[in-house]
Order: sequence, then C-alpha cells, then structure tokens
Amino acid sequence: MDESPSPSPRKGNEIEHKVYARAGLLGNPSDVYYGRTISFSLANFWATVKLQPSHHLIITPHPTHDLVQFSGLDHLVKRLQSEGYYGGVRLLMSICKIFYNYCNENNIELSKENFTLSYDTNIPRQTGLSGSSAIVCAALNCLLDFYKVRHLVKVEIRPDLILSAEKELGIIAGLQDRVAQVYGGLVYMDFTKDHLEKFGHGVYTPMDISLLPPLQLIYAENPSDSGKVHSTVRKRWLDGDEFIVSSMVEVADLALQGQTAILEKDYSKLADLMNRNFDLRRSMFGDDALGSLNIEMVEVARRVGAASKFTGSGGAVVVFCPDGPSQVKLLEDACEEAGFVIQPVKVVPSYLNEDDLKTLSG
Ligand SMILES: Nc1ncnc2c1ncn2[C@@H]1O[C@H](COP(=O)(O)OP(=O)(O)O)[C@@H](O)[C@H]1O
Ligand SMILES: O=C(O)[C@H]1O[C@H](OP(=O)(O)O)[C@H](O)[C@@H](O)[C@@H]1O
Ligand SMILES: [Mg+2]
Repeated sequence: MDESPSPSPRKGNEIEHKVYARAGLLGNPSDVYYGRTISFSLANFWATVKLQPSHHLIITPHPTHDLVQFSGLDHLVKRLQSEGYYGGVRLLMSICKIFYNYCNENNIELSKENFTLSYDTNIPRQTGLSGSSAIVCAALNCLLDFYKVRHLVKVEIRPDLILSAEKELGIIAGLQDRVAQVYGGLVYMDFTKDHLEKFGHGVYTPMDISLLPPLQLIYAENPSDSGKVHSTVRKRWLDGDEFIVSSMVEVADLALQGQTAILEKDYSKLADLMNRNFDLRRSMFGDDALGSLNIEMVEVARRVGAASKFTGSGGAVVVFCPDGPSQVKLLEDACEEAGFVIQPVKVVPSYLNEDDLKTLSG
C-alpha cells in the first residue's frame, strides 16, 4: 500500500482517501457512555478507499478481507474461526446508505452519477485500533468529494455518520474512533449528554501533538469483536448498575485530568492515569471478556515499570515508558519473548483541509 501521508484525493477521475488507525490514550471506553476521551490518529497503520465513476454502483469485495473462495471446508472453517464472517463490504454498503439518507433529510442534492468503491487496509484486524471506522471514514471522504458536498456536511457531524453506519450493523461502538479519524492529530473529546443531545455531537478540542511524550504500541494478531466485548457492560450500564455507572464516570474523569497533565507535560501523572484507566476497565469488564492475551500485553509493559492500557476494546496496548530509551529496550526484549509486536507510536498531525475548517462552528 502507498505510504505517502495523505495522497491527493483525485487522480484523474478516481478519488482515493487514506484514514489512519486511532489509539485511545485516556478515558476510553467512556465515549460510549457520555464520557470524555483523549485519542490520537496513529500513522503506523491505515485504510484506503478508492472511488471510480462507473455505470452501475458497485461495492468491490477485498480479495483477502472478504474471502469467498476457499481451498476446502477446513480452510473455510479455519478462516471463520480466526476472522469471523464479516469483512469490509458491509461497512461500505452501510455508509452509502447513511450518507444518502443524511443528504436526503438535509436537502443536500446528489447528482445521479454512480461509482465503484474498493478498499484496502493494513490495520491489524479487530485489534482495537479502529480498523472498522477507518474504512468507513475513508469511504465517507470519497463520497463527500465525489458528490462535491464536503462543504455541506459539517466536520462535527461526520463522526456521527460514521458511527451510524456501524450501529446500523449492530456493532456497539463509540465516537472517539471516528472523531480522531475525521480530525487527525490528538483530540480531547467531551461527550456530555446535554451537549450531545442538543447539538448531535460532542465538543472536540484539537491538542498539539508535540505535547505527547514518546509512546509505544504493542499488539498481537488476536482478533476480538468490539461489539461482543462491550455488550455485557453496555447492558449493565443501561440497567443502571451502580458500579458500572460510577466507574465509567471515573474513567471519563481520567481524560479531564489527562488534558491538564498533557498540557503541563506532567508525564508521571499521565502514567498514573493510564494505569488507572486499564485497572478500571478490568474491574468493569472482567478478565474473561478482556481475554488473557490482551491482559498479558498490559502486564508485560507493567513488569518493566511502564504505564499501559488498551488503545480500544482489546488487541493493542499503548505504553508510556517514563524512564526513557533503556526502559523501551527492556520492553522490546520482553515483547519479543512473549511473541508480541512492538512499534514506536507515530502520531498523524491534524488533516482537516480548508473546506473542512469552514464547516466548523464557532
Ligand atoms: N481489517 C479489516 N478488514 C475488513 N473488515 C474489517 C476489518 N476490521 C474490521 N472489519 C469489519 O468491521 C467490523 C467491526 O470491527 P471491530 O470489532 O470494530 O474492529 P476494530 O477494532 O478493528 O475497529 C468487523 O466485524 C468487520 O466487518
Ligand atoms: O473499548 C474501547 O475502548 C473502544 O472500543 C471500540 O473501538 P474498537 O477499535 O472497535 O475496539 C469503540 O468503538 C470505542 O468507542 C471504544 O472506546
Ligand atoms: Mg471498530
């Protein structure tokens, strides 16, 4: 896949958009529960979606992510066991539906032209790096440019459209992924219920990415379904379970404290907040739902004295080594022994363009 940071969207008649993975740094998963988060767009991995004008409207299955041809029954069964039934086709179809309905409801006229959509991704599948919303967000960007309506669909609303496309498919997800992927860079997000209900979106405050200390990313090829992971806690929260409700408020508060810690470059505070974030997740979700491999990724980092937590619902971990390069080396060795992949985190700067910025309110 092309490694350039942000390809020009138009190549002749073709439009291509690239959207990066995201890492939840603090406060997740309280975004699913009217909380707050700090998340960033992660340059290490990305998805691309291509749109070409065509006579019919065609959604192209990906040759490996939407596999429908197998060498035999054993291959088919192995594949379903490791990757599940679904690839990205349903995501592309769903965002087309949500985009069309949104434009209709908001009197945004769409020309009668058709297109062919195809996608590619190197975001490790279902590892809590938001591979799903990267595909949806890139597709939305293609549709906005193809129909020339980018200036008519506000930036703040776009994460909600992306989320709706996944909700439509029964995937339980929150807004933090989609905000980080629409805005790029490092963003502080407040999803307070009143604001969300009044305006249909949260309050999103971009932060300077240079305020972040060096971070590491650990992941393992261990797909986990964010919908499944979330469903029990979600149900308990909806039922008003006091422990879940109060813990979620505490998780949201970590992002608020984290905003100050990052602005003041108080990295020992940041380390404490990251650790507390994972401890609270663990007490709410339980070890069975989180999975032993995922917990081990957090523990590997903690054993060398680093701070660590999930980037999303499981599969990848963001780590801060307060003691610097010597501690990173210890962590690399421990990861190699445990069979985990480790990479230095690369953060993508904000990628809103002039048309996008014009749609921002205030
Ligand atoms: N790498 C991928 N390629 C194709 N489809 C994907 C990929 N990752 C996720 N999906 C699609 O998105 C759905 C939800 O994924 P999710 O559990 O949210 O994973 P993630 O943490 O990567 O966002 C999957 O069931 C699948 O349909
Ligand atoms: O549990 C979390 O932290 C996040 O889980 C989902 O992200 P995913 O990358 O699919 O694991 C969800 O969409 C986010 O909103 C949650 O914060
Ligand atoms: Mg997802």
